[in-house]
Amino acid sequence: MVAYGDRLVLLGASVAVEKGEAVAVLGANGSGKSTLIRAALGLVPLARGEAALFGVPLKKFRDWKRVGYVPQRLGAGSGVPATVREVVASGRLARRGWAPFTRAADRAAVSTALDAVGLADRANDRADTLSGGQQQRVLIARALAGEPDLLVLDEPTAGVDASSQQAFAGALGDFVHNGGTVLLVAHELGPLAPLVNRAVVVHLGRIVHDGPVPEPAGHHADPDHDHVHPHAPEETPSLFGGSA
Ligand SMILES: Nc1ncnc2c1ncn2[C@@H]1O[C@H](COP(=O)(O)OP(=O)(O)OP(=O)(O)O)[C@@H](O)[C@H]1O
Repeated sequence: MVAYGDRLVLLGASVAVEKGEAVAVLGANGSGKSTLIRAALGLVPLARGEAALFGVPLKKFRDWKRVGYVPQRLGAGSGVPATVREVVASGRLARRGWAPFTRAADRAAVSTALDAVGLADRANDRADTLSGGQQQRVLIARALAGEPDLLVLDEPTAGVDASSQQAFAGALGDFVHNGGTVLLVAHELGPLAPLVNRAVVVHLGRIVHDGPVPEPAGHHADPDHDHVHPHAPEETPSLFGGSA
């Protein structure tokens, strides 16, 4: 359960994501999708319930380099004139530990991430001169550069042009193909549809569907819809598991 002040926005929500899954959280505006993934990462407190990452309760979880998080959108004009490469390189910080300078492995991971999102040719440009869709790809590259096992993305394709969406879908497909796990919030899956193998639909703070990706007709968001699929019994610790 999650409340903002005295307003409940997530109740009775229980989700477990297994290794190798690509799970989309779908639902209408304000239904609680972002709140669900932010609660999963401990970014908003749970009023009741529990969350765990890689089988470790959130309160004890320390291995944040295993998690890449891409928030909804780049903060509007921070004024910091960082280049695309610098922003992406910041995704290596959790991996670097106390190493005082960038190692070859860091540089290689940054280059690979820039290639993956198709922005290698913009590496030395100021990030704030890129389009919204390109900036979204910079954030995704930053998360990829950290070589996480679990990638959590909040509406990664919102406001992103078609070619950026395709580039992003390709990068995410490679990530999943290489054994990565994805939990993402989306309004519409678009080019991401082929790589998503499970959908969790949130409506008014409750999970009303958990299973195959529903048809885009939107009827799952209907309050009368009770197409709820129970989870299969868990055999291994979930990468993310929680109920709130
Ligand atoms: N920090 C906050 N403080 C107060 N209320 C909040 C906060 N964040 C979200 N809310 C409210 O909680 C509800 C759920 O918001 P949330 O962002 O989880 O929805 P969402 O499904 O992700 O929506 P969208 O698709 O529009 O991003 C909304 O009514 C929203 O106004």
